Amino acid sequence: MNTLLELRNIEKKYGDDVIISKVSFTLAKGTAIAIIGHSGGGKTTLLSIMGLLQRATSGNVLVDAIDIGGLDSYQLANLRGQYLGFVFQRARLINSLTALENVMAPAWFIRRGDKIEQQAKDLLERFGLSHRLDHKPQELSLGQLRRISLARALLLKPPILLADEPTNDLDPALAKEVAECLLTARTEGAGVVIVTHDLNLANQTDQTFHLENGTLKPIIYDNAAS
Ligand SMILES: Nc1ncnc2c1ncn2[C@@H]1O[C@H](COP(=O)(O)OP(=O)(O)OP(=O)(O)O)[C@@H](O)[C@H]1O
Repeated sequence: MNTLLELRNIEKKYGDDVIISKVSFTLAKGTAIAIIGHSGGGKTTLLSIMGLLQRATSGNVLVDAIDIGGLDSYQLANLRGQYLGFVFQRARLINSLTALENVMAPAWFIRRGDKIEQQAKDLLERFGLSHRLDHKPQELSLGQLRRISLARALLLKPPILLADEPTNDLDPALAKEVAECLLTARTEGAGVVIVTHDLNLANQTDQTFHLENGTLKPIIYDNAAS
């Protein structure tokens, strides 16, 4: 089965406001896609539906061919843990834990050991944070929080990676490093969805979509030529 994630005719309303309208989409293993669109257009909403963080008003979401429609919140949480890694716009770290502990926290529920700790340290070093392992979130900058959030998402190598504006607040060198990490996950077989205003990053994905008036339209360009 090559499809990791499928949306069928997804609609999302907040009250009477239609934010997402009849969106269908598939994410295959080993592909990265970008979603661009104007601010307030519904990109984060769509990503949170893909990430099983909120339900659509109508339509179907399938993760690895499992229709989530009939699942309860416990089953949804299990599916999220098994399949999904997130890089949120706001890092959502645990304030009482250090940077290293935050990266390792999801692993505590699955497996423990020195290997995981070393891998977490390696990721933080790769993102230029080896001198901040013991710092708490309130002692870190936005860009640092973003990189910790990405390290946390990458540590367990989830099949599906969802990233919301992952290169915001980063200087060009770090933005490049973060982009490379996300795109390397693709070559390792993950499906990657990146919401971004960074057209340079979008251009490095396999397909860019424009979310406009609630619908997702593919942008036709030849990434191989760029
Ligand atoms: N829980 C909610 N209840 C009501 N309206 C909401 C809710 N969440 C988001 N919205 C509205 O839905 C619209 C889409 O929001 P969303 O955050 O998905 O947009 P976005 O494209 O990600 O924006 P940005 O690029 O600025 O992050 C906005 O008008 C927002 O105000």
